[in-house]
Amino acid sequence: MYRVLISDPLSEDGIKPLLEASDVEAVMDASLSHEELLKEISTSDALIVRSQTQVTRELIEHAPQLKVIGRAGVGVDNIDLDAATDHGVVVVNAPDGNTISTAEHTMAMLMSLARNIPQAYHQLKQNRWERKKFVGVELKNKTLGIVGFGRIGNEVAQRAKGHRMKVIAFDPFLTEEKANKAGVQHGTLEEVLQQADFLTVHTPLIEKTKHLINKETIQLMKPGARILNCARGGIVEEDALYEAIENGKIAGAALDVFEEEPAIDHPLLSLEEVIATPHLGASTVEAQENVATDVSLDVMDVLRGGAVKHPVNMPSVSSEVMEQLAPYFTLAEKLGSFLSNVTDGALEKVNVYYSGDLLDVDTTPLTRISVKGILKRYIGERVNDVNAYKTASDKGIVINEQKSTSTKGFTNLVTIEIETDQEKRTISGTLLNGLGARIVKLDEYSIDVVPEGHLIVIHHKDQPGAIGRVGSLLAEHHVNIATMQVGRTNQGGEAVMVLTVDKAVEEDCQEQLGGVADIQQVQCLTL
Ligand SMILES: NC(=O)c1ccc[n+]([C@@H]2O[C@H](COP(=O)([O-])OP(=O)(O)OC[C@H]3O[C@@H](n4cnc5c(N)ncnc54)[C@H](O)[C@@H]3O)[C@@H](O)[C@H]2O)c1
Ligand SMILES: O=C(O)CC[C@@H](O)C(=O)O
Repeated sequence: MYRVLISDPLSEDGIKPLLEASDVEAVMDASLSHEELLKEISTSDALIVRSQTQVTRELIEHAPQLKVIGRAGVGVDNIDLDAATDHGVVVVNAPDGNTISTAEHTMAMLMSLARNIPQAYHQLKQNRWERKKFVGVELKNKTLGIVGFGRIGNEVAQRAKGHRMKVIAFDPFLTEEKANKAGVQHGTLEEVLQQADFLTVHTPLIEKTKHLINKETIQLMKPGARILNCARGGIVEEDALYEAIENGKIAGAALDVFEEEPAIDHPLLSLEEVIATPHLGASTVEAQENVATDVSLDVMDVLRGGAVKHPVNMPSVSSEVMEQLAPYFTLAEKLGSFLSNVTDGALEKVNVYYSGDLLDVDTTPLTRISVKGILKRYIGERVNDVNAYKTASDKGIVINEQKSTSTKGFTNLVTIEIETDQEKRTISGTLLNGLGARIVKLDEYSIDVVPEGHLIVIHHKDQPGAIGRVGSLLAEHHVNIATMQVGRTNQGGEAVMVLTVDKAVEEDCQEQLGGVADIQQVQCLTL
């Protein structure tokens, strides 16, 4: 049974898949104190939040069972992603479900800003019939500058065009061709700032976008321009905006988000030119239902070991690719684990080669799993698919992935090469049609070994009697041999024996094997 803690208010209709799942115990409480949250998270397998709960390193460190954090929405700036990755916790979000609601909210703010609707409404509610004071501007023929042309930016553009606005957009991923296709003008940040009558930001809040709209960039704008932020507080520097409105450079602003929320008694709210909503972009019945359903399904997929649709701290892989790769997962992990267990020295580099059926597939998830298999020898179960790459890079281990046309006669082949400060070792494996995973090569030796159970790898001289002596000694220790494979480079030269046995080999047995004539090295492992 998986325990899923939901610590922010979520649409109950939306999380139905979770509430109705027989393997899930859902705990919903949006009023937990910090201490209560620490207690609840300590026994939870999953946490689902919106934007209120601050998922800090402290919180993650109090959650030994935690496998996944789900964000019902887009922005993950309330989640410590590094801490989640360090602890192997998958973070998933629901990026699609609230796009339309937020784009529509931005349009509502744009029109309210142009026509002073909130201010006029407020006056009228005070029984004051003011008309002169609230003369607005038309949107038609005005230029809307969009910074951040992702899902929401694009939807806003399409709606603004419906109002016959001219749209100019800047986004590092926006090409001339994509802009043409979307029917907008492509500009640099400076051009967007210089041409906009209304400027709207739709970027995430990251280091590069923090205070992107500041005193200097506001200076580039037209006098009397207006600014909207329905993305994240902090993209527009609040002090600079306040000053620009006070000195008349900026005619008004519409804000749905603030650097610190809830924004109570905020200086910007004292300005008549500023209209605001309390982070309501995604607050529609439809959006809340969408994001709650999307995140519930992804969280359950992570818990049950399925493919994840919207991972934030892992690369996203399509379900078709996942389907193609899934049969190779065990092979990749076992090959990595086998090789690292027989390799001496401090790990420096891992090269993974794919060929045959794997030539044209995105094999990154397989490499990640191979690296997990390799690192398990050193850090045990703490390494998983999420933190494998980061753990390797934190330790200065270089990971390379390459495609190779050489199949060595197999329809598919995965080859892992490990370099340490002492040696370089290689292993190759394949999936045999209908027969499962096989190790087909260890260094220069061709073998045929099922990568599972208890294994003994013996390097020896290819001399008569060597195999018999190993068999007798194992029998003395009541170790039954299930399979035995011998590979050699040339008659009478170096050779390798790989045995699968029915129980783990004790240390004294391994030592005695090492002392047998013609035997050079004995390594025991369990996959
Ligand atoms: N107000 C709300 O309730 C609400 C609801 C949903 C989303 N959001 C926020 O809206 C924002 C946009 O969401 P989205 O779903 O469109 O995200 P998205 O990922 O689809 O789009 C963001 C775009 O910003 C661009 N970008 C990144 N850095 C940039 C930079 N320095 N300059 C220009 N562009 C840059 C990216 O390339 C991307 O195309 C996010 O911050 C999200 O958290 C707010
Ligand atoms: O949870 C919310 O209502 C806000 C969501 C929104 O800011 C987002 O980034 O998806």
